[in-house]
Amino acid sequence: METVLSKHSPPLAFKGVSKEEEESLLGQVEIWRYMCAFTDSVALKSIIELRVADIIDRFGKPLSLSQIAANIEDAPSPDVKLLERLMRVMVRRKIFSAEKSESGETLYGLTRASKWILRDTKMTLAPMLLLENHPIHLNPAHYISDTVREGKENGTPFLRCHGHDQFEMTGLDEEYNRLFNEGMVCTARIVPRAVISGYKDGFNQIESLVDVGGGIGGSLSEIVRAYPHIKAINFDLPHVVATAPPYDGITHVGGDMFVSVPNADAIYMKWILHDWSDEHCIKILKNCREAIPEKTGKVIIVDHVLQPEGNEPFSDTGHAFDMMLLAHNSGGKERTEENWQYLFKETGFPRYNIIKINALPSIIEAFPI
Ligand SMILES: Nc1ncnc2c1ncn2[C@@H]1O[C@H](CSCC[C@H]([NH3+])C(=O)O)[C@@H](O)[C@H]1O
Repeated sequence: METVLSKHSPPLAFKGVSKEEEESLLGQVEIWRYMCAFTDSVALKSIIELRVADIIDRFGKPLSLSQIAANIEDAPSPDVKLLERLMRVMVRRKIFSAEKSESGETLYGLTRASKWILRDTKMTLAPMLLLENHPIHLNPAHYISDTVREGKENGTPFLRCHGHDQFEMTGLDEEYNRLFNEGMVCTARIVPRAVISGYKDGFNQIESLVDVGGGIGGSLSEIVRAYPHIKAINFDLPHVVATAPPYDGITHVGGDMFVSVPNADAIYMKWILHDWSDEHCIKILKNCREAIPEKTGKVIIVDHVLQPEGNEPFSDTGHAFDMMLLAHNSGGKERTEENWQYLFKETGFPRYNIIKINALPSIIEAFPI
């Protein structure tokens, strides 16, 4: 009798092969899957550029291909056949739903995933996806093996690829700077919400807070909105704060965290230390320790705590971030708890807490006593 496959059946085993051959074939399947993994990412990028999710969202109901195509901006003669193939793979990945209308036409609707790639909304990952797929951001990955062979002393993959470090590049290429900052701003909206709800009393006692490497102030603006009593400083490189919009309760300060950071009751650092080597982090953390009160101060780090065997919802993404850092930064890496302990021991933070929140990174509080 023929086996009937439901949507949830495990993949078909191979017919007429020995256990050994099956093992080998399954290995082949795995390599094909990883080899082609980039196609999902670029398909998503195209869907975001075409604003397909926004079009469906605007109509508030599932749409046919021709309705979607007719609403794509700057597309006088859209190729509906190509769009259909893109949508087919996106439906397979559950980025969109597909159902048949009474007339037999396929109608595409939003899913829980497509809501995160809307562009006309604040809670979106679309800018981050556009950044991750930009050639300036992506191409350094092709220099990883050279760097493994020759060592980072001869240049990071990013430097080998572009002739400049990443944060020099944001100063040199206006579009990359914009994409980078927009990518950070979008996660700066998503992550602080999880920080605020998962770190309930963490900000209560704080009168003044500096966001070190705060970009253009997105994270801090969310925190200050939830805790308006806080006097906040957004601290970043001068060319970054120069493009920051004004926010009530926030002063933008340009400077270099390797030289010094402004004084405050507490320091907030989201996705900073993972950009840097242990030596660099030690410098930053020492400057942070000098900037906060010895008895009551704390540093609130929002970063990954990598679990090599972790099987939590965001575990895999933590490892993917580690690969991106490997390509982009001279010493940037995601850190295990043991790696964090080492940094705190070297910089005079004898006590720390790891607080898991409903987000990709965790909160790591470090105290000077
Ligand atoms: N030497 C430096 N001093 C201050 N900020 C820096 C320095 N080098 C890099 N940065 C900033 O570090 C930030 C890292 S990206 C993280 C931005 C932000 N905390 C967020 O999570 O959204 C960028 O905004 C850089 O401009």
